Amino acid sequence: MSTPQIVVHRDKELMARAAAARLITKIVDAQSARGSASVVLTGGRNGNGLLAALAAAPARDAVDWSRLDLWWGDERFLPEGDPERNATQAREALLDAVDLDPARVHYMPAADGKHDDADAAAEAYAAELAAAARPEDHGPVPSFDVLLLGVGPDTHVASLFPELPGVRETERTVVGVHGAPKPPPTRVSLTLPAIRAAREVWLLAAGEDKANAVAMALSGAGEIQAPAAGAYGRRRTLWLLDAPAAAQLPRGLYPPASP
Ligand SMILES: O=C1O[C@H](COP(=O)(O)O)[C@@H](O)[C@H](O)[C@H]1O
Repeated sequence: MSTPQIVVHRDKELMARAAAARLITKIVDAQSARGSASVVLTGGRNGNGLLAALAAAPARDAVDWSRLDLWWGDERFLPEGDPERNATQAREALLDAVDLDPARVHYMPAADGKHDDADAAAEAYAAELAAAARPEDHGPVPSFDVLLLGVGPDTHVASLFPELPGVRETERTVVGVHGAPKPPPTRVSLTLPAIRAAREVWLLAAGEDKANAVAMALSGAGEIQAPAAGAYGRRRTLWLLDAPAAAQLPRGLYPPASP
């Protein structure tokens, strides 16, 4: 478990641009060290904001997109191409504009009849993760270089919501989620054990509606009540915030935002 490190930016636009720059560097470094890089994407406003900032960054050309593995932390269980699917939104924000290797883009299954329910979809995705894990990963999921998570106003991350069964899962790496309080109610999500297999976990939160969630998760709340509190990386856990989202954090927990 790594101790959370907090970085606060002036506003959400700057936060997105800074996170995109950070991600480009991380991918380039991983590709240079190991030949390829792996990133787990998140949905939501901040995740999509980061992807849009990455699409607009001139330095994006430093990435070899064909040597990047993309996975998802969660998905809304909807038909393929549905505008509310995290995958559809990620494609619009960035993925359709870069030369990815389709074999390395690991979409979570859609509600398309092939997987008749979210539990079957979760099992299929867990099998795909297990097939990609190597002996040096020492577990059933790859050691992702960076796993991105948007933090919801209720402290949910991926589709792990407070008190729902998904956040209590200790064995499976992917679960079907039913009755999510945020629409759509049926989803597929990585579990906390799968999230914690990542080398680095980056949590993104911007806006005053996230301030209470951020303060709760970083002030000792339990992961069942505040799932974001249980999301950490093996080497690094980075909270990337804007000033409004950091407003309720105890003073002294982080250096001031740059003006
Ligand atoms: O529904 C979801 O919400 C969270 C947070 O989204 P935000 O818009 O409040 O930032 C997101 O992380 C998750 O991937 C998504 O499915």
